[in-house]
Formats: sequence, C-alpha cells, structure tokens
Amino acid sequence: MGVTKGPLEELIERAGGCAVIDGGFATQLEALGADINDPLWSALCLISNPDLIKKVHLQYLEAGADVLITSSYQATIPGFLSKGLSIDEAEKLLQRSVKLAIEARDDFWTQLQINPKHGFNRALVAASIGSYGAYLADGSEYSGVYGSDIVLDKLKDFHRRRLQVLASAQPDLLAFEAIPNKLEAQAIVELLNEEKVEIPSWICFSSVDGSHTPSGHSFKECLEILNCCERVPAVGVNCTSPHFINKLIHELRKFTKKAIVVYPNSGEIWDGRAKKWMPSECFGDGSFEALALKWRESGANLIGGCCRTSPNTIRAISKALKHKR
Ligand SMILES: C[S+](C)CC[C@H](N)C(=O)O
Ligand SMILES: N[C@@H](CCS)C(=O)O
Ligand SMILES: [Zn+2]
Repeated sequence: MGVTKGPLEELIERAGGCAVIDGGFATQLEALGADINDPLWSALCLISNPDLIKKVHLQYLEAGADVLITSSYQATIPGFLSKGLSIDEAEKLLQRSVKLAIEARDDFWTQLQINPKHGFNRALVAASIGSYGAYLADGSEYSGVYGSDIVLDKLKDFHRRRLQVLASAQPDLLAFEAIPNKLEAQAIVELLNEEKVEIPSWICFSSVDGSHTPSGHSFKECLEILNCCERVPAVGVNCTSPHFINKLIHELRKFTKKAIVVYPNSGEIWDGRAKKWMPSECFGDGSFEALALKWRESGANLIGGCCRTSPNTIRAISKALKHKR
C-alpha cells in the first residue's frame, strides 16, 4: 500500500498537479428543494429521495468535478436505527450512497464517449465519512468538544462498522470530512490500520480560527499522526472559511509531503442550535476562481467547495484550474 501510485495520485497527475472536487452536497440538495432539517441531515435523502442525490452528483460532474463525494456524511447505522430501520436496511443505505455516485459517474462518462474531445477526467467516487460530531447533529464538528467520556476506543467503535460497510461498496476513495480534533484523527488512523483498509483515504479537518483544529490542536500535531499512515495519501481542510485556506495550505505543507486537499465553505457560519447558516463575509463564485489559482500555486493538489458552494462555484474553479496554467 502507498508505494505504488494509487487512484488519487493518478488523478492528480492527469489533472496536471491539481484536480477539482465537487461542491456543497447538502447545499445543492436544498437548492433542488430537499428538506434536510433532520438529525440525518443530507443522509435523509438516502431514504426519501435517492434520485435527487444522483441528480446533484450529475450537476457537479457537468460543472467539472473530478471527484464526487457521496451522500453519507451524516449517514450512520445508529442514526438510521433511530428512524426505525433495521441494521440490514441501514447498511444497504450506506452502500446505496456509494452506488448512486458510481452510477452518476458511469452514466456521465458513458454519455461523454460520443465526443472524443470532451476534455473531462473520469471522476473518482469518494465515500464521505463525517465525524462523530456530525452524527451528534449539534454542530460539534466545529467545536471538537465531545465530552470526557468519548475516549479513543469509543471513537473507533463509532467509526468501525460504517467504515467496513462503505469500503465494501468499493468507492475509489474514503473522504473523512470536517474532523474537529486530534483524538478522532488518531482513532481513524488506528482503525484504517486495524481493518487493513485498502481503499485510500483523505482526512480533512475543520478549523474556525485558521490556525488550529476547533479543539485547539495544531496541524503539526495532527500531521504527526497522519504522516505515518500510508493508507492516507492526502490531508487537508474542508468546511472552513476561504479566508484561512492559503495560510493553512502553507501550514500543512510545512509538516507533510502528502497531497493537500482544500474545499472551503462560502465563509458563512453554521449555527448548530438554530440549524442554519449565519451571514458572514461570504465568498462568491468569482472570488473562488481567483482563489483556486492562488491555492494551486501555494501547493494544493485537490480543490473544491463545501457547504454553501454550488455547481457554479465548481464551474468557476474548474474553469480557472483547467484553462489557466
Ligand atoms: C457541516 S454541518 C452544516 C452539518 C450539519 C450538522 N452536523 C447538524 O446536523 O447540525
Ligand atoms: N460532504 C458534505 C460535507 C459537509 S461539511 C456536504 O457537502 O454536504
Ligand atoms: Zn461543509
């Protein structure tokens, strides 16, 4: 593992050093009319409207995404059980999240073949794995505070079965998203090793101050844990304000040789109690075009958008990265 070039490294190379990720998944579901005000958040649509999930994936492919992130961010077995589903049904829904993205990717790719000059890359499917904080559905992916009873083994137990089930659906990648503290990063790395997970992962942290994880750990400390793990070819930050991204890329590059992944949100701030986005200095699609060029220059290898970004954001990023070298 890790010595030969994996699908992520190949994509980055094919894309000339920097590939494009998709944008806010839940955001686009809502834009298409989904009501996701629920503890399962976007994963509610796995039950209620799988066709809409596929539609969002297709919109991001059309916008130029080289990587699709699945609808499983807040999909968990206990979360589905609390909706009255069985374990078997819950596991099938997790697999469905990967299947929907693979179907969208394959349909789009087949359709492109009529034009040999289409200019798209065949996209990779990354199975989203949200943090324990995302499962809590109280916004704690931005605080990193889980309480003193949440120790390393509890986090490993929380992640274990979902990880196994998602991996069994054979996505190209695993995307650990908005991880808010060092303990959870440690749990994930230990789990990937114990389970001998062969699918490469990226691990992305959230940050609310632009210098630390929400729990207050430095990226240096976090990367010391991740650097040892060959199962993790890429690290980065997501769902963080675009303001901080350039500085964070430089910070990450100081401490790792791994590929760097950045997919910020629009700069708005999530109010975990009210369950809504609070206005803040917000970045439009035009600013993402210029910022993406800067982030690539600073060393980012995968760039996309997170919450409150849309297919138009990804179109702007894709246009910038694929046409301006
Ligand atoms: C990335 S946050 C906006 C996702 C939603 C959050 N976990 C909640 O359920 O409140
Ligand atoms: N992949 C998730 C991340 C939320 S932070 C989404 O885009 O909805
Ligand atoms: Zn987000």
